Amino acid sequence: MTTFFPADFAPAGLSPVEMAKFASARRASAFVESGMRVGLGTGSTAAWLVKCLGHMVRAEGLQIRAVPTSERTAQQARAEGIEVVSLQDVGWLDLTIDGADEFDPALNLIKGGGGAHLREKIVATASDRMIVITDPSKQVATLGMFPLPVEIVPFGWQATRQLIEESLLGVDVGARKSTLRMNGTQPFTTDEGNLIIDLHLGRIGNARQLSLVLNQIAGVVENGLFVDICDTVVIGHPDGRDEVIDLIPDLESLVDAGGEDNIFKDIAD
Ligand SMILES: O=C(CO)[C@H](O)[C@H](O)COP(=O)(O)O
Repeated sequence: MTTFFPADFAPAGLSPVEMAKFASARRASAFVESGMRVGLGTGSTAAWLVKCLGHMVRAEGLQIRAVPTSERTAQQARAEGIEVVSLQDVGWLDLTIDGADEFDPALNLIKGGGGAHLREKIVATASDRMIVITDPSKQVATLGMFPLPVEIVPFGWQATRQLIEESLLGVDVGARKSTLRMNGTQPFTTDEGNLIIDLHLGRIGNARQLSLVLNQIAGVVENGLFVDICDTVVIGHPDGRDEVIDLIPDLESLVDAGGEDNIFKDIAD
């Protein structure tokens, strides 16, 4: 069923980038079906998705159980009338839809601009499918222009930061500057009570290697690289168009192309 979103759903005068975010969220909401357990991302694009799903709950009777990735999103989802549950309650998720700060041609991501990448990664990896919703500005050839967030525990954070900086000497990156994320005059703290070090790298030559190196450091909780986690990206455009980039093989078209034997051979192997 195609959802009808009333004209005032996205108010006139919306900026081109907000219009693009709405277009991606609207398209992604069509992947959500009644009965699903859905992970809800964090950020301004994810907020559009929560708004769309709230409309579908009220106008169409969509029934989902949602696991939010931040207190912010949980609050918005409840206000929209969406049933909010914990990951423990549902155990596993059918689908997670979230924003991103950058995505590359392999659909690897940088996330955590909103400081929620720890819960976002837990929720996305506990899902059958992760869909990223985005405007075109997040598409890059190589990750790294957006500062890479690394969540660290407050205890001994200066030593952890020093170890992070030293670890960067052994990996292929463009630059090696780090900053402690601030909220005004105070260090920014995550929903888990941790700090964030932003790494200004310019270019990340090997995202998988960097992610492993960072997560081996004592004091590091999680970094914002999502490698091989995202399955689908939905790009919204300011004129309301959308495009879907999908890594999940379309079984029907593979079968049409005579690939059925190979698919089932791979599964059997
Ligand atoms: O990773 C995130 C929060 O931790 C966000 O998804 C990311 O920062 C994109 O945000 P926005 O949709 O506001 O551009």
